[in-house]
Amino acid sequence: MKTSIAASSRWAKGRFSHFLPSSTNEDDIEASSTDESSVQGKELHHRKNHEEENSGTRSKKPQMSTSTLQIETRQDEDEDEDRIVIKPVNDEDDTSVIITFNQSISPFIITLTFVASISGFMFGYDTGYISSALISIKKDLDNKELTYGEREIITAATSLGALITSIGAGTAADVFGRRPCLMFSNLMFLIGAILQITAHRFWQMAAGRLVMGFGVGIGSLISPLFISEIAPKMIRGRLTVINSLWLTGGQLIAYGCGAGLNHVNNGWRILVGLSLVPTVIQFTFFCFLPDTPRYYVMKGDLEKAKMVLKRSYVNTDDDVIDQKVDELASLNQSIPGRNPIIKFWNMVRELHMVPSNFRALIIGCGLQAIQQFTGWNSLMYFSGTIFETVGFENSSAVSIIVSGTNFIFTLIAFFCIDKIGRRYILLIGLPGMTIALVVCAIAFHFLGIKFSGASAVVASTGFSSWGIVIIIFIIVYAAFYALGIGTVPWQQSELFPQNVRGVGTSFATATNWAGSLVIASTFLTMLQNITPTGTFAFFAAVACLSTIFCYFCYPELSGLELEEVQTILKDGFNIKASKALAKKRKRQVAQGAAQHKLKFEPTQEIVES
Ligand SMILES: O[C@H]1[C@H](O)[C@@H](O)[C@H](O)[C@@H](O)[C@H]1O
Repeated sequence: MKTSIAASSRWAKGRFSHFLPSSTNEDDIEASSTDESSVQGKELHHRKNHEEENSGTRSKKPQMSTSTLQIETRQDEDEDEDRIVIKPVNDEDDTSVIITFNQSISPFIITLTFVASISGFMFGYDTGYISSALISIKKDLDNKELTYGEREIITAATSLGALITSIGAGTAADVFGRRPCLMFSNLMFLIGAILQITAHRFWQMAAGRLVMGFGVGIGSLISPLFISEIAPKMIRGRLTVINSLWLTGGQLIAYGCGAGLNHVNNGWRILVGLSLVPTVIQFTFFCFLPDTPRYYVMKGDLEKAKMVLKRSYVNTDDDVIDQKVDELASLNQSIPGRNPIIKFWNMVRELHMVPSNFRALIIGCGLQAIQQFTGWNSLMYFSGTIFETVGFENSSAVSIIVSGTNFIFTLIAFFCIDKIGRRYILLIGLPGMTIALVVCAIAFHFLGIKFSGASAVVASTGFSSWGIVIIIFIIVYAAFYALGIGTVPWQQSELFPQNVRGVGTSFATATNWAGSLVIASTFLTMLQNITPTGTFAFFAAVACLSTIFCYFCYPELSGLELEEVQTILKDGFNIKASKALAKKRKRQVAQGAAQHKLKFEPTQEIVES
């Protein structure tokens, strides 16, 4: 097999549009929505050089290589022997690479990452505490036990709120800034928590959860975006997993507090009240911290952008900082539009009409949908209820073990996501989940649960061996989930090129919340109507089909340059080529690190044969 991929001229056009007079940009978008000819790519390259010579504006930038990329693989030879010729175009990461290899991560970046990822913590805590709260609310609302339907509404309200805000959060972040949006989310957390703490009626509780969801939706999108914008490229992936670690850590702490407050009168109100602590911390910190350099560049405030970069990369020359700002400024012009709405529309068009972008969208939304429809959050939200049903009295304590497993295996993913690779980690995780879910489905069958009204009746009382099998395999399922599909979808920003990243990640995040909403609002009804066996068998079937989806559609992206990802996705999902390329990149990084070759060397042309 021989795969040849010419660089997306469309993409190249986006990359280099800053070299063209701005008035032509909009026309270019119109004219070339589907035309991908390499001739055009060459033309652009030529035009770029011509402009560059004339303007001389980018003389400090490390030399750019050609815009034509080629990957060739030969199946008949050993994979290691595959011939790969790739000539990546340098992008904004040149300076990041120079910066990253020449100094350690600064306390300022650590502080920004820490403060931004508090949103991840709140995402986790607020979605996590509901499991125990549903158990301990008892008759505190409307003086009666909550029905299954009411439990679902209270739980799903947060997902609904998050879905609503996640759709617009990407654009709001571009218009108002990342920091103000995160501070606005703090306000939503505050109002939502107060509504819940003071609730004596079911509807007030549901409204409080909805408002809190507005905050969760904003935070879930902007926190990883904020981190990826301030993180040096070489550790961007890992810093993004830190957000997931906070998230799963937040869920674990929520379960821990829930277990502790289980038998305290109105303990659930304290549980909600505790969520105010991180909110207030994040808000206070953000009063003194800046926004991301990219946002300042978008607003034309280049001085502020330089100031943030200087604080982020303390030992870096002013020249390099200027160069970085220059690069960010040029990227910022790649999608035209006189106002945010036109710009948004153009981005949506670009996202759907450029084949590589559209494939990225399929993968991004696909993985987020898989994450939700394989059922994890039904355990997150209702594990208390499930474990009570199976016969465990202190069900919150069992839930801690499950969310603890989620946290520990996210930590393991943090260390091995780049080493094993995203694709392999998914192809290990999803089949593992399938098997665990099938065993749970069988165990539920033998446990013989029946639902009548708002409660579940189990054939045998107390602990039973089938109950124990269920707990063990739910833990196994949690481990495989956290390792792969729980973590990988949040790496979504690497799928999209800079110019459509905001909308692309917004759509993927909205898919996540739409899935979460469906699961939260139907899970208990599913248990009642198609039995726990049917419900778990359904999740197992989804996990099995998802394995097939990932096998055919998810290329290996570990270690690849952003523009290489675009190249891989240009004329198909190119799994084979991606695997070969990722392998080469890994080897190069290892060799480069061993020989200190990468010092002061940006990502210049790499040609292998
Ligand atoms: O990645 C996270 C994580 O896996 C959480 O445990 C889960 O509750 C979220 O829905 C998911 O997005």
